[in-house]
Amino acid sequence: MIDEGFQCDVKVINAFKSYGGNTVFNGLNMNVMSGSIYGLLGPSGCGKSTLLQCLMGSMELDSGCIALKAMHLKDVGYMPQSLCLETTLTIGETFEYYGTLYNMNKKEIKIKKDELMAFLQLPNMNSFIQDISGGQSRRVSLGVSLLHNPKLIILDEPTVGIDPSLRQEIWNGLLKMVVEQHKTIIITTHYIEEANLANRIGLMRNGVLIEEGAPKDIISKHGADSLESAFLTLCSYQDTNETPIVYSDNVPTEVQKTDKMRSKNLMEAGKKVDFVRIKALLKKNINVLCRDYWLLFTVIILPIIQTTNFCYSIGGNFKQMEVAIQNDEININDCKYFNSSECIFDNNSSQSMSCVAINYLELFDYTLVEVKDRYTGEMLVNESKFLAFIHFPKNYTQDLNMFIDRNDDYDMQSLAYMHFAKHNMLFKNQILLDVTNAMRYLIQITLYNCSINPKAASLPMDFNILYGKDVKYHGNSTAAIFLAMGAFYFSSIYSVSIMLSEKMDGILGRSMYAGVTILELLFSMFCISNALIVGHTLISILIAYVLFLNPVIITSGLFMYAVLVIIMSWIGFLFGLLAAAVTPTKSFGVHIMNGWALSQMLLSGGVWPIDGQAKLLKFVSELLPMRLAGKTMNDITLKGWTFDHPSVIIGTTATFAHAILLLLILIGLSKVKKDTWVIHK
Ligand SMILES: Nc1ncnc2c1ncn2[C@@H]1O[C@H](COP(=O)(O)OP(=O)(O)OP(=O)(O)O)[C@@H](O)[C@H]1O
Repeated sequence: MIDEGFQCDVKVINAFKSYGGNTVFNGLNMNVMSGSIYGLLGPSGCGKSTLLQCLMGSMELDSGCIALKAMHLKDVGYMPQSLCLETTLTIGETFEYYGTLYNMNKKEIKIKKDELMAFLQLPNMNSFIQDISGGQSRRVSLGVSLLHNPKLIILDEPTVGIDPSLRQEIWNGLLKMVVEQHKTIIITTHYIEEANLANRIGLMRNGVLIEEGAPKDIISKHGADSLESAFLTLCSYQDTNETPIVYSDNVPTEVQKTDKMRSKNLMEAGKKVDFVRIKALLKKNINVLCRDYWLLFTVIILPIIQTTNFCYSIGGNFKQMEVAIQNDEININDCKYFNSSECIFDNNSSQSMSCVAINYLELFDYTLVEVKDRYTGEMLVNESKFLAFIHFPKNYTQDLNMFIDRNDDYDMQSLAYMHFAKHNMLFKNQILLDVTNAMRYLIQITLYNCSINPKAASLPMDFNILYGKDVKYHGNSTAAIFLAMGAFYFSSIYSVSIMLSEKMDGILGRSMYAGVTILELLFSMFCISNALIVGHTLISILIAYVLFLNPVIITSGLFMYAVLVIIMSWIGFLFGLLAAAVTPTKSFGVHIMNGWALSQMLLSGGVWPIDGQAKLLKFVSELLPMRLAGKTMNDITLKGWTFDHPSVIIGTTATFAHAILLLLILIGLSKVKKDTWVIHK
C-alpha cells in the first residue's frame, strides 16, 4: 500500500504496456487527487481506454505500478467506451440487475433510478435498450456506473453522442458530486473544451503524460489562449525532444523504486461465489432467453420438431414404391377377385397364381402399374420412372407345375422375371426382400392347396432372437443415438450463443466490474441449460417412445439412460463454451458447433452402423461421446441391460470422462488464453 498521507485516489507510476510490438505506455505517471475531476485527454489510439482498464484491473501492466485508494469494486463505478449492456433488457431491468450485483435493496435501487432518470434525462424505464437511441443508451451506461454511489468514478468518453446542453448538465452534475460528496472522477473525452471544467487534466501522447495540471495553469504555462493550442504546443515540443517528459510529482519514492509492483487489483479481490449475484444473473439470463425468440425456438421447439421429424422419417419401410408390372397370365385388376383354393395339379384347375404375389405386394403398400410389354417396363425402370419391373409369362401357373415337379421340360421362359434399379441400395434391398417373400408365399400357398406340407418351401432353420425382438425399423435402433445427439447439440447451441454474446458484446466484462465472477455466470447458465434439457428431452422421449412406440424394455437401467442424457447435455454445454472460448467471431462459434454435431452424428452410428467404417475410423468413432452414450442408451432400451451391466458401466463412465476432459481443457484454456471469456471493449 501507498503511505496514508498522500492525497491521491489513483496513482500510476512508471507504467509500461504494449500490445505485441505496439507500445502504448512508455513510463507513464499519473496522479488523481481525491475529490476532483481528472480529465484524461489525448489523440485517438494514444491509450486512454487501455489506461482506464488497467486502473480497473481488467488488464495488466507490463511493468510499473497502479495504486488505488478504493478497496473494493463497489467503491468504483466504471463506464466502458462501448455500451457493454444487454440490449434486450429494459432500462429499469438493467438498473435492477446492476443494483442487485452491488447488493442494493429494492428501495435503494428505486430511489437511485428516479434520481438518474432526472439527472440523465432518461426515457421511460420500461424502454428496451435496443429500442432507444445511441445517445440515450450511453446515458443508461453512465447511469449504471453511478448507480451504486461509488467513491471513484471512471468514465470512458461518457459524453459522446450527447447534445451540448445535456453534456453541460452532465458536467454540472459531476462537478456537484465532487463538491458535495467529495467524489473522485476520471473522465476521458475528445471534446477538449469540456475538459476546461475538470479540476486537473492529463495530456497523453506517445505513451506518456506530456502535461498534467489544472487547465488554467497549463494554458498560462504555455502562453496559449486555449487548452487545444496548449496541447498543440506541447505536441510540437515533444516531437522535437527525443526524451519523453515524465511528470511524477507527489510520487512516493518507495513506490517509484518498485518495478512490476501493483498495490491491489480490484478484479482479483473478493472472488467468492455469491448467491445474490447468481440470482441476479439467473433473472437476467432468463429474461434474455425469453426475449430471444429465435434462441428460444432453437432450444425448446426445434428439438421437439426434430424428434417428431426423426420418428416420422428415419428408418421406416419405404411406402408406395412404384413397380411396373406386366402380367400375361391375368389382368392385374382381376387379381382383386382371385381366390386361391384349388390345387394347380388338378386337371380342371384355373388358378392364376401370379395373383398371389401381386396381392402380397399390394398388401405391402406397393403401387403396381400395369405396362403393355417388357420393353416398355424395362425402359421405364431405366428412365427411373419405376424402381422395378416384374413380368409374369402367359402360362406361369401351368408351368409352375413343372417347376415344383422338378420337371426337365421347365424352361427359363416360364419363370417370372424382375428388372430392377440398383441406384439406391436400400430400395433395392427392400424390393428384393419383399418380392422374394411374395414368391415364397406363392409357393407355400400352392403347396398348401395341393395338400403338400408348405414347410417344403421354407428355410430349414430356426431363428432365435436374443435382443431387440420389437425392432422393426432402422429408426428403432438409432432413436437413442438421436436423443443423445439432441441433448448434446441443443445444450451446446444455448451455451455458445449466450457465452458469445456475453463475451463479444462485453456484457460479462461489464458484469465483472460489478463483482461477477466467470464461475457465477457459468453456474447460472448451467442451471438454465439443465432446465431446458430436462424439459425438451422429456417431451422428445415421450414422442419417441410413447407416441411413435420405439421399442423400450422397462428396467432399472432406464435411470442410467436419463443420467446419460444429462451427461450428454453437459458435454454439449461445455463444448459450446469451448467453441465460444476459441472462436474469433460470433458466427464462427456456431459453425464450429454445427460442424462437430454433424460429424458426430455421421460417425456415431446415427446414420449408418459404425461397423461399416474403416478400421481406424471405427476406432475413433467408438470413442466419440455421442457414440458412447447413444450405444449405451440403445443397450438399455433394446437389450434391457441395467446399470450393473459392465457395458453400461463402461459406457457411462467413458461418457462422463468426456465431460471431465472438456472441463479440464476449458480450465487450462482460461489459464493460458487471456481473452478466453472477456474481450476488452
Ligand atoms: N486488444 C488489443 N489488442 C491489440 N491492440 C490494441 C488492443 N486494444 C487497443 N489496442 C491498441 O492500443 C492502442 C491504444 O488503444 P486505446 O483504445 O487505449 O486508445 P484510446 O486512446 O482510448 O483511443 P480512442 O480515443 O480512439 O478511444 C491503439 O493503438 C489500439 O490499436
